[in-house]
Amino acid sequence: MDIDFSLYLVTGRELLPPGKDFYETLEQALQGGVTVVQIREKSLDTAEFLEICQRSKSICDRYNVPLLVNDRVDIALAVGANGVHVGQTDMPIAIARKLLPPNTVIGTSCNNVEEVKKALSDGADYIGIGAVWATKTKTLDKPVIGVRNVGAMLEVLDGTSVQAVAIGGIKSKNLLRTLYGSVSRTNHSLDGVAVVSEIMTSDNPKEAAAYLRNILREFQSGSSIQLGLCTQPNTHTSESITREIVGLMVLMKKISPLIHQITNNVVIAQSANTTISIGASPIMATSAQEMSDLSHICDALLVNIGTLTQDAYLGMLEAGVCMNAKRKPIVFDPVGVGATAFRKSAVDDLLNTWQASVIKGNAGELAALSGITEVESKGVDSVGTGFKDPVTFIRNLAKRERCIIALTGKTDYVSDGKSVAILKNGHQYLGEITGSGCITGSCIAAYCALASRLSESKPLKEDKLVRGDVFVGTISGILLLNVAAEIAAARDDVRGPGTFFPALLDELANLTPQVVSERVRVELA
Ligand SMILES: Cc1ncc(COP(=O)(O)OP(=O)(O)O)c(N)n1
Ligand SMILES: Cc1ncsc1CCOP(=O)(O)O
Repeated sequence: MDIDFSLYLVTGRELLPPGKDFYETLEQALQGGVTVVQIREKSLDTAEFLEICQRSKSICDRYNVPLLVNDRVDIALAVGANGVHVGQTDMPIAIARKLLPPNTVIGTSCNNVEEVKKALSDGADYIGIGAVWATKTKTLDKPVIGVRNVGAMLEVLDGTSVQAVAIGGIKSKNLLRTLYGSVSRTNHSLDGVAVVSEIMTSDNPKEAAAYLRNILREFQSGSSIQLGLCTQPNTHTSESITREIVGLMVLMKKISPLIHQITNNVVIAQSANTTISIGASPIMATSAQEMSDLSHICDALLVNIGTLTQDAYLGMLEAGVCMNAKRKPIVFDPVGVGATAFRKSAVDDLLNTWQASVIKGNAGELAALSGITEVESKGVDSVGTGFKDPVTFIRNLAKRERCIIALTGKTDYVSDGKSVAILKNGHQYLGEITGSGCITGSCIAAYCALASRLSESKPLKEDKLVRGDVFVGTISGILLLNVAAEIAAARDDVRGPGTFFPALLDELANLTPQVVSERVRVELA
């Protein structure tokens, strides 16, 4: 039997709001667009479980929606269920298959790649990948997978007809992140998501289900390359990008977006000053307690892990979640991610918790982030000449991380997963002062914030993770800083890196659209 796994309701009667009837909730959830139901009861007598399944089956039949039973093959048989879901320690798939009529769908739970391989060889029809996020609905005996680790599990299913849903902590607020963040390097995406509490606890299950279903539809209707960004892949030319940069530039000082920066303590003052020079306003704050308030007033967030502490890490986690909820841009700078295990695991956790809009880094940082050894790092610096094929590298990384990737260096590369902009402005002095990468992050955040503010009057489709064209925002931030660097370095009063930085701030503040359009060197690949 073919099942549409898009929105899989796994029941949990214990979660119903006081006074709410289970069958009423089930029916309303079906009206809202649930596509498959699993009856899950962990502490009921057989007779009661059987009765619930019988009544639920007749309701699901009226909506033509398949019903599966959790764990109990005997009850599935008794009610003529469309399938069963068995966990790792339940009845083996092969035995369930023998007992159940042909065409009965059998699903199993998987927590890691090995379990997916086993599910395949055991003949599962679908797998439930979980728990992807933390959940209060079930006491977990295995680690939370994290959205960025789902892709490797999906990849095992390439070329098979086995379907996959994610389960565990899936809510409307993280559904898009779950869908985009879990797509494999081979472009294998989830067939759906299984939810318990988001629907079962709702006073209006129809609305809760419809909201989730709408997001799923938007995601499923998009082309496989769509990253959930408001960019227009492959429509740019060098000229159009230059025009867009200049168009943004003239509005920057007028709008002066507020940029929340959680950055490292080497560059706090430099970053704040650079933000002011480029025409935006900085606010530097790290305490988790402030993040919700800040997300209301700030237009973008910069997260830079250069001198990471446990407290700052907690602030970063919270800040990102708040900004994602408002679909405001997050620029992430994983400074020195390859240098220590603490940074590596913090970066994994941050990117598994919220969706970055832009990740910027040097070659060594982006190589460490993607788990490859082609380029190495020395502390926070990249070693050697960089990637052999940077264009392909960042295009693939953008697809995997579902965001803009900016690879900085002598030449800078920016990709939205399809287009790659190659930026050739800059000056060697930028490499001779500390924190030039960090201030680039501030400039990117400022221009993404501006792009986001300018799009506020336009409707935003549910499948978009962030407001505004952050591809053009990223390119603008990098190019304007680099053009200002060229002008500053050429000044008579600049005799080396020490006199360069103040001159850079001046030139950044004094840039004119005309100079920028004359100097910008951007190509597209
Ligand atoms: C769709 C889906 N995926 C995973 C599970 C978890 O099943 P299991 O591991 O058997 O744990 P329990 O549900 O029995 O607690 C599921 N039920 N559905
Ligand atoms: C049954 C199950 N298996 C893994 S997580 C989970 C519970 C998911 O519930 P919720 O959607 O409320 O987080």
